Amino acid sequence: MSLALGCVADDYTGASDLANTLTKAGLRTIQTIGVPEDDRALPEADAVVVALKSRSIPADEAVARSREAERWLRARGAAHVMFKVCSTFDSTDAGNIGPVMDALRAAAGERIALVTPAFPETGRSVYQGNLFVGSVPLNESPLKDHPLNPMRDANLVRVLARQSAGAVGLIDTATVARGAEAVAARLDALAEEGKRAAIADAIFDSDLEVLGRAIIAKKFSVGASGLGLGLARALAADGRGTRDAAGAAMGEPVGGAAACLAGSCSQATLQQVAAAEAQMPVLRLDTAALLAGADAVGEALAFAEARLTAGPVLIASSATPEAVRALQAEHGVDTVGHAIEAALAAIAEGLVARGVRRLVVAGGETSGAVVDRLGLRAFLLGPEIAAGVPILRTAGRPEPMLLALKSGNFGGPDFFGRALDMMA
Ligand SMILES: Nc1ncnc2c1ncn2[C@@H]1O[C@H](COP(=O)(O)OP(=O)(O)O)[C@@H](O)[C@H]1O
Ligand SMILES: O=C(O)[C@H](O)C(=O)COP(=O)(O)O
Repeated sequence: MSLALGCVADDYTGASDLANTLTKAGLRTIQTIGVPEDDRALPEADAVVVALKSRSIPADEAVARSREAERWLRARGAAHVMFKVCSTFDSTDAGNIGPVMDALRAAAGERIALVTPAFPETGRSVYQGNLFVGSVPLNESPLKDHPLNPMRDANLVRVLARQSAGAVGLIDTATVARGAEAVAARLDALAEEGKRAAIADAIFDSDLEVLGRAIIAKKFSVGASGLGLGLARALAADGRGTRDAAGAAMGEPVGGAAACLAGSCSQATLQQVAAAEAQMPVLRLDTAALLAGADAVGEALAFAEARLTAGPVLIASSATPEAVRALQAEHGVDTVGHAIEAALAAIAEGLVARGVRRLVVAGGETSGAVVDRLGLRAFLLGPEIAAGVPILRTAGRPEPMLLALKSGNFGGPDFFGRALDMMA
């Protein structure tokens, strides 16, 4: 395996989002869950996205796991490694974007890292270092209410500087408009000033193509799917990649029952769960009872078992910001988050034991807990359901499954029904 590009992602939905973008841009891409064993047989690929559940764990653990993934990718020929973070920069002042970036930049021997979460296809743009979600700054978007890492500052130069050991500069839109050489020159100038990272403005895909050309010869960068697009197009321009990569992995239908799980409390997922109620049986978990020790998993599996032969079901813990805050105030943010992730993972295991082979999961941390509980180790990329959300086919599982790991904020109101129709 001689990779054109290696990526380390800090959550599983973000990994599949990036893998989808790279595939559409012509790179045969595999998503692995964690770092594969050295003797693990993997299909030929131009790019590998190693998915870690490292966004909300202690920074030192995130650094160690990311370094292990980076070493694995370099050993398989990846000259450039991109650290994939959330397009809404999901993180806290404790990290983990800053600490992981610092470690991977140093390991790559680069003086400075270009950083941009811009992803125009889903309405994420960066202007003068400020991240916009659609037309509003990050701190005025629904991300201000995220259960684990509420985003309350849109200025990413400030946000990253609070997390990183190094100084952070800006590559503004005027520089990007002057092209790849101007960006590369600005990056070098910032490095000479002692900056160790640079937030780069990007509003359109064309800006990301400029950024990709400017840094593809470097060894390391930090971004979301938009930067992945820029890097992939730079590689394609150099003759790397495969023309018919998109959606090539679907293979034969997997059959079996279908189900949806929602742990995301994002505004998009709340709308999608509400819309699903007109399409399939929906169980809204009583999270207060769950935290109080009730057998929410058993009740959910009984609900599902009675209905799965007739069609798909949806089981959701998703709740409004007010309800989330009330539960967190009573039990603590981490206790609540981990308990609900664990419950949804146990429900997923029970659903598979009852014949589910097509599973849609909404939420990054939720997807991580579910995929880990199911012991899934790698995915091949199928067609895109919605921007940033592909169908994934398990690789290496005796009985293949199809999954869709939906980033909380992605997809339209009809997402669950659309996903199930495409996974039939
Ligand atoms: N009703 C709820 N109250 C509080 N926290 C919740 C609730 N439902 C889910 N959560 C937690 O909120 C977090 C959602 O994160 P995640 O799954 O990454 O979604 P997103 O993709 O929207 O960020 C998880 O830790 C999950 O366990
Ligand atoms: O928004 C993105 O870049 C990714 O899809 C992502 O990281 C989303 O994370 P989430 O926790 O699933 O919202």
